[in-house]
Amino acid sequence: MGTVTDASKDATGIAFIDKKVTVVFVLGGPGSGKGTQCANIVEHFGFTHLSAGDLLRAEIKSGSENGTMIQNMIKEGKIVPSEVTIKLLQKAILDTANDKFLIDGFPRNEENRAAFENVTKIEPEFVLFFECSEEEMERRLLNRNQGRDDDNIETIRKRFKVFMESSVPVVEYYNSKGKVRKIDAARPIDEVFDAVKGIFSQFSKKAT
Ligand SMILES: Nc1ncnc2c1ncn2[C@@H]1O[C@H](COP(=O)(O)OP(=O)(O)O)[C@@H](O)[C@H]1O
Ligand SMILES: Nc1ccn([C@@H]2O[C@H](COP(=O)(O)OP(=O)(O)O)[C@@H](O)[C@H]2O)c(=O)n1
Repeated sequence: MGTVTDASKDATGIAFIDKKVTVVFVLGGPGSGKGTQCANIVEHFGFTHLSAGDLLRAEIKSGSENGTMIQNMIKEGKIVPSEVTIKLLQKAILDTANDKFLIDGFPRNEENRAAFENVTKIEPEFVLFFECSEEEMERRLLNRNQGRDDDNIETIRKRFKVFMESSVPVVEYYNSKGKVRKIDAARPIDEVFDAVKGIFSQFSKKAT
């Protein structure tokens, strides 16, 4: 549970969130099924899904001054500087009436993690971690068919390398704090969600 009480604006001009929020970080390699399972969690447990990658892609489309830089980083599978991504996440949290957030694909490196903690003072409730082999993730990404610039074999290999070198240490950091809930994500979508449901049982089911 994170509480951000300073309602004044920070250095980026984004106001801090003056409300208690519950945040779950959703991590896993590219194509491990984070977005797919986040949609299920939203439907069943009433969370708001914030995908760092989706927010960055929307920023490119919006014609922002950072658009070209973000586009180049994504094409190369590199991690966009934290200040850009955190600003987008802060704004999304602020603009949403909900108090329960899934933050998907973030933090992806130590810089993301430390900067988010410093700026927002939010500690995740836990980290949902999808474990999957590179062989399976590669197969899924090449079949994703969303027209993404980075779903080609050359960029996919770069993303796997960045994941192993930069993102796995973040998972290890949270693991040492007892915060990681690991899921076998190589199984079919329904079976993965059965395991996810067990982990989210502490949250009340959304009224239908
Ligand atoms: N458990 C699964 N088994 C098979 N295919 C899956 C599974 N989960 C997701 N997919 C498919 O794999 C692709 C990548 O999933 P996605 O949720 O976009 O991954 P991520 O957000 O981790 O990159 C999508 O086309 C999705 O439909
Ligand atoms: N915290 C983040 C998340 C994504 N990204 C960028 O966005 C790309 C796509 O991330 P994503 O989470 O949408 O997709 P997957 O790589 O998980 O399939 C990454 O390879 C990075 O280039 C980033 O820079 N910082």
